[in-house]
Amino acid sequence: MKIPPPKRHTSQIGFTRDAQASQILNAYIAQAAQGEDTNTFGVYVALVVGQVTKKFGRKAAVDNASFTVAKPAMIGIIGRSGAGKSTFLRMMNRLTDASSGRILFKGRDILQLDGSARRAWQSDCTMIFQQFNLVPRMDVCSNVLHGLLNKRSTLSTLFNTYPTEDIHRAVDILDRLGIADQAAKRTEALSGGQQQRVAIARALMQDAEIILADEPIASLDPMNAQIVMDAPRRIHEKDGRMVIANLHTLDTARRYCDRVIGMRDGRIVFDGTPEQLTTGVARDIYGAKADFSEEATSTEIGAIARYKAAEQLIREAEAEAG
Ligand SMILES: Nc1ncnc2c1ncn2[C@@H]1O[C@H](COP(=O)(O)OP(=O)(O)OP(=O)(O)O)[C@@H](O)[C@H]1O
Repeated sequence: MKIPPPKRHTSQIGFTRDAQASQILNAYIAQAAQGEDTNTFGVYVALVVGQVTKKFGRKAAVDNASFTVAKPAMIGIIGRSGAGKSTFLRMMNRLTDASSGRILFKGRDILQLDGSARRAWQSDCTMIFQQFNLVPRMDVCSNVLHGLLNKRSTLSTLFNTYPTEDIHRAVDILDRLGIADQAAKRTEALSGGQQQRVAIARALMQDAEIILADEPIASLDPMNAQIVMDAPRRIHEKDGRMVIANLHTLDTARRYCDRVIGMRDGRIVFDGTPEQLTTGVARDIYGAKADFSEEATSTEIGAIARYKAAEQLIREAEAEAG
């Protein structure tokens, strides 16, 4: 069946949001099933998530999730505990197999990849966890260089030998995250916030096309949370990488993301811009009562930004006063 191209295909930030979205999505999935590219309508669609389901026993942790992303964006996934956010990211990264559905990225059929193709995907689609997953007794720089694990020979990894240019790049990335001075330290000697920055540095070292982050700031203080969220945002803006982050807090989703997906009981119940994520919508996503308070899902990143702006104003006033 030939499906006519829709009149309004993508929004400015690159995702389908109109009434024809599911028709478009189904068309992409049908084309992909025939082994065709996702360039169906002459518009390249980077990511297609089509009717993806993951069941644990009889319970669907992710239930028929579908969306498309036309061009790299920073996407936040929100929802209460158990909504299916981590399971979704784990399927994207192929840490968990899906029960059904398709995920296509730039024409690659992600859920079908095996062996070395699957490992190659895992290095193209890096995952940042809340629990860092670093080697505690190893120095910070070596942990960052481990981001190259899938791209290097076993021998050079075994003997921990890296070309000077890779070491310079690792230190540059650490510098951008404000911890270059910790490069030679054992990782276990760093604070939780610093360790999360090392984990981000390792992911950036991988130079992946997609960065997945599973509640990267859940256990961090506001200052570290801001640094950790700023890094992928900058990578997205500067290098055009796609970022998908599970986030506990609404203010972080609104502040950093171009697009927010809300999950409830495994289903996608909201897909829109931060502006569309009103308190009422959030209440529905979280399945909360009328007395739902956003404070309960808030970090103080906004407060830090206001504090910094106030500091800047004071500095400017002092400079003017001579
Ligand atoms: N390995 C597993 N075996 C059985 N059930 C699982 C497994 N992993 C997740 N689940 C269940 O799937 C559902 C979704 O879990 P998931 O961890 O994806 O939610 P989440 O939104 O990421 O929650 P949180 O914010 O607490 O991390 C939950 O009911 C969970 O108990």
